[in-house]
Amino acid sequence: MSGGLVPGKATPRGRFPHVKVAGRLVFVSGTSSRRPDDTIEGARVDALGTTDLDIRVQTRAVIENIRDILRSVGADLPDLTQVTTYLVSMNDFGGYNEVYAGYFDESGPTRTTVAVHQLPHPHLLIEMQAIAVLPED
Ligand SMILES: N/C(=C\C=C\C(=O)O)C(=O)O
Repeated sequence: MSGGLVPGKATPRGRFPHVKVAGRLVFVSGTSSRRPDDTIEGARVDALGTTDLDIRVQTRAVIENIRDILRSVGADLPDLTQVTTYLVSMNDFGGYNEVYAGYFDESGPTRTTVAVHQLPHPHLLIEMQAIAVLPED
């Protein structure tokens, strides 16, 4: 088995790896739009503390983070077979779906999307976990 922590990605907020490879299967831990410096792409807070959270920006950043994690083990987005998405609100489903469709279509991974009560930071709107199969050499 291989995988582990991927240099240059946000440090997990717990004792788990970004990615685990088991045989040809690649398991990606739940991933957000958090940057390596722990700021969140798609989350802005102004001087008065007003927050502006953007599901489109967050969705794109999550998928790009997953792409980087997959590439660290020799896979890429087209190798995904299954994606599970956690949204904090189904009101964000439309914006999430729009960005998602820029990356994947019906030939892409199977997908399940659910709404959850909370994610590990109040500015996170979305987290995705994924499974891929390593391409043939
Ligand atoms: N995958 C988990 C959290 C991810 C948070 C993040 O990427 O910001 C977990 O706690 O299981």
